[in-house]
Amino acid sequence: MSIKKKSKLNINSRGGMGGKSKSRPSRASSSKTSDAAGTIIKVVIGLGIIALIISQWQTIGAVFGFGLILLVLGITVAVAVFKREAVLEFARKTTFIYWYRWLGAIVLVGAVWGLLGIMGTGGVVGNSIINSDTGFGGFLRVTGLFILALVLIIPAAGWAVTKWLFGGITRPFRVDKERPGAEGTYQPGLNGNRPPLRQSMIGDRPVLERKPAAETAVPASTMVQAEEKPSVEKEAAAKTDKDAKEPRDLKQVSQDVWKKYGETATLLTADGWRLPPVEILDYTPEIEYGEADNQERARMIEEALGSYGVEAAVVQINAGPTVTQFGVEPGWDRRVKEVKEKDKDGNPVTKQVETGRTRVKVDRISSLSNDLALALAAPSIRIEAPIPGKSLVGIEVPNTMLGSVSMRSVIETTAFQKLKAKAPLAVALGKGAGGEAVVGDLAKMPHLLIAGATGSGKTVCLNALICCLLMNNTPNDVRFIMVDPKRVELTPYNSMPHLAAPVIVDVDKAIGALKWLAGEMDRRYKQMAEVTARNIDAYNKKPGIEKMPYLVLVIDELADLMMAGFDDVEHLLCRLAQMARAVGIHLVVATQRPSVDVITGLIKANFPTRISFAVTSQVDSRTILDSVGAEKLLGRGDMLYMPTDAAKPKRLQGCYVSDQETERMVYFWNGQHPEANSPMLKVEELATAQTPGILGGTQPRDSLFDTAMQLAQESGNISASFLQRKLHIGYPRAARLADEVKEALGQDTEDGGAEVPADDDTLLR
Ligand SMILES: Nc1ncnc2c1ncn2[C@@H]1O[C@H](COP(=O)(O)OP(=O)(O)OP(=O)(O)O)[C@@H](O)[C@H]1O
Repeated sequence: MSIKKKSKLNINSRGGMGGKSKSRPSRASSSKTSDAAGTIIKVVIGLGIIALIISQWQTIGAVFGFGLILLVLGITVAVAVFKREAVLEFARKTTFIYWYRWLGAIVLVGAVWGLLGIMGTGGVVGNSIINSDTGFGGFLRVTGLFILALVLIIPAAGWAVTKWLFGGITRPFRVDKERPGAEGTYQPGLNGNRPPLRQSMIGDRPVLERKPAAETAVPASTMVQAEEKPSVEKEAAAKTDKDAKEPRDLKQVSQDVWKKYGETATLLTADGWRLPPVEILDYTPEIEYGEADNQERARMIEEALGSYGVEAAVVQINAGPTVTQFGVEPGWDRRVKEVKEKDKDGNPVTKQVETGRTRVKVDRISSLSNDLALALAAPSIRIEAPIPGKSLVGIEVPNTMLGSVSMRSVIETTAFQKLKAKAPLAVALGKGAGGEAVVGDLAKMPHLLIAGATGSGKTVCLNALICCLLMNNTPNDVRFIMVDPKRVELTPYNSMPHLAAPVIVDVDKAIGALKWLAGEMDRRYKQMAEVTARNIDAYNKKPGIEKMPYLVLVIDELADLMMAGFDDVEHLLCRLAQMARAVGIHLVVATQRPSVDVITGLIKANFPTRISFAVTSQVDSRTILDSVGAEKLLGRGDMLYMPTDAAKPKRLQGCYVSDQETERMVYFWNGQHPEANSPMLKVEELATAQTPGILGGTQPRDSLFDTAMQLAQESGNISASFLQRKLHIGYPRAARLADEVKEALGQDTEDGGAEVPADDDTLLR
């Protein structure tokens, strides 16, 4: 049954921007022949052109002269501009990205040849390199070529050696201005006179721990509070002029990152910031999967299904980074009856005649997931029945080698570039089961809930989202408020100009930040109402007003916040989630504990876009996605993404962003406009916002306040349990009301504040 159908097999394997279909082996041989013929034709044409150029060399030289070089350069630049993608692809596939090393090798050959020329054995070429001067002139030429080759082959070391050499020669004549502590010569940017990054400009923000100069980048995770160096140490440092042994600080590292990436950052924004170039992100080549392996697995799936009496054929293979999806077409359940006949020799034979057939039920395939996992020796298998938009059942089998998806590979796809052109909050999420890039617009999400067990990839996902926004937005476009109760995950961003406040590690301050955000939301609504703008985009387009940046709140562990103030946090999060989209406030909330006391019904209802990484149980998967499946994920960035408009979650391998990439990004932004680094929201504000506790300064009174006041006046006494009974409300609200009433009556709010609810089940109300 399957053999006939397998001829339809359509294999999508990863590459470039997504799954490109590859044809079946029968077609492959004919396409290989035509490919070879094409190559031969190209080679013949190329050789013909070269032969023509050589034969006409003198005429060409006479016509163009040295202008020929300009012509070739012009053509090369035009090809590079118009065929940028192809050139980049070619450069990546070959070692052409190291073109300077190849050039260095050619120069090195020239230098050695020149050396041979000095020794009289270099022939005509050697002689022409040294200009037939075997004396000092020839020696200088060869030395120059050697230095050039060194700089080209190992640029960093070559440059250091050259500097050291020339430094040695010029040192005796130099007036040493470079005292330690003096400003560097860092002048990137537009004006040419931008002040270098100074310690004081970072204000009260943490700066990087000092590290030896030998390291090119200092892990941002090792941030410590800025310390004033003891003056004795300063003097000692001043005495040594060996720059290489001096400790380096944020300024130095920022300069290095800027030198490497900043000067190539051509994208200049209207407000004078430069956006990071894509080269700031690492390029990781993707693993290619053996087709033969997948064909074998397809055969095993068909056999395993057949052995359980399920007729089905694998008609499509989509190879993704972590899993391969086998598209299975359900066969038929046939009804047969036995018919007795006589053969041509007159012997009775029994034949089976088909009397009717029905399609194999999808559930029969889904129920065999464990048996299929056994047959394929796979740790777990997820079955998507049906694949959205196709009449196939998807069987997702983990690859033997788990690949990872670099953020750069998603950012460079057309899908992301198109989205970025119209959506400033475009984010790269990862690659789907067929290797296709999956991207999203945070503004449309408009809030994102991320859950997953420990080590499943939540923080990496948060980092990827943040870095993606940092790639395309200046601090005037997007500001972040980051809450990191674990203190180590988001603190590397602490010195970023995009932060509205330093990373909040204290849960009480985090609640204060939520209150501040709610207030900011109201303020923004008022501002918009004044100019009759319906949303942030319309507002920012109005002439003559100060642009409003988007505000993104990132919470790394919601469970910690919920423990600190369940009612407040739930209420504030829901209020923000319901109303903040139009004013450009978006929430990205992650949690390790996908239980109903953290992801409550209300929170779930207000966060329509969700991502689930691997979780431990089906219950957790249901809590996050309202469906099972997340318990079968493989961890390390393997995720189910549930966008607002999809009925079912989609499986992706999330983008991976390394710590080094994050550091580079932070340093890149640190290297610009440090003077503009003025937080909109001060830590002190957050601290004071939470100190009054539940009755925070601007908190409106409870709607039952008047009733409670009346009850208090009637009964002459007020307590939380009394209000609970009378008003049929939960304990936290009753306690809050009691406090409000006591405060209004001028009583001490502490007495009776610790009352225990009369009845446990009232807590649930
Ligand atoms: N998209 C990814 N691609 C490849 N590897 C990943 C990816 N995401 C995470 N990992 C790997 O998984 C490890 C754990 O990831 P991460 O720290 O994000 O987990 P977590 O869910 O935040 O855990 P915790 O809740 O304990 O902090 C990472 O160090 C990394 O090696």
